[in-house]
Amino acid sequence: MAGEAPELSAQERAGKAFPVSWDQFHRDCRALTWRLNEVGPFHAVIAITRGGLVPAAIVARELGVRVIDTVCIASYDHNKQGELQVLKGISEAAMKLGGGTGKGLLIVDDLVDTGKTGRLVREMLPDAHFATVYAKPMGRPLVDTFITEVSQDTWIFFPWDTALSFQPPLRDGAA
Ligand SMILES: O=P(O)(O)OC[C@H]1O[C@H](OP(=O)(O)OP(=O)(O)O)[C@H](O)[C@@H]1O
Ligand SMILES: Nc1nc2[nH]cnc2c(=O)[nH]1
Ligand SMILES: [Mg+2]
Repeated sequence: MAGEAPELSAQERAGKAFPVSWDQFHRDCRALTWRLNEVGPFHAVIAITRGGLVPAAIVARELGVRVIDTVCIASYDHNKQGELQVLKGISEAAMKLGGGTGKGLLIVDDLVDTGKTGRLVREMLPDAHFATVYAKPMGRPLVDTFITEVSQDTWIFFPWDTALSFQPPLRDGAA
């Protein structure tokens, strides 16, 4: 409607950008695994797709876990959070390994922000261990193990969502 301010996306509201390179992400996943190694062993890794797939692969490789399942959840459409939709639940085989409550299972995601996604998966597997690479304050209480906390007004840019691009020099007006 004319005169109405356009709704800001979660990314625009965040304000601060925190770009993460592949190298940095790999290092952070390895650091996460060092911590998880003290907590395990785990029967299986449950990746929250899609962002959890990359850290789940790295963590599973380091911990020697070969059973990996997914829980497929859609919430942010590009960068606006809508209703959570479970597109695929946890498999029967993984549920069995976790004794029905998730005991001995490791849930992995790239980050917690508001905590909505993590809360939903925790409800499915209340006894599982929940690990993320990054955590924002609102979602932090939901996570058992994480590596780096960033402020709530930060937007994390993952290497699979970004590409190298030219940046104009500061004196030419770049912010
Ligand atoms: O704590 P929350 O506020 O719920 O946000 C965290 C979730 O948001 C992102 O996923 P997204 O829904 O963007 O989907 P994707 O993993 O497929 O990119 C991220 O990977 C987490 O799963
Ligand atoms: N890429 C990305 N996705 C998100 N989903 C919720 N918060 C974030 C964030 O900071 N970065
Ligand atoms: Mg996700």
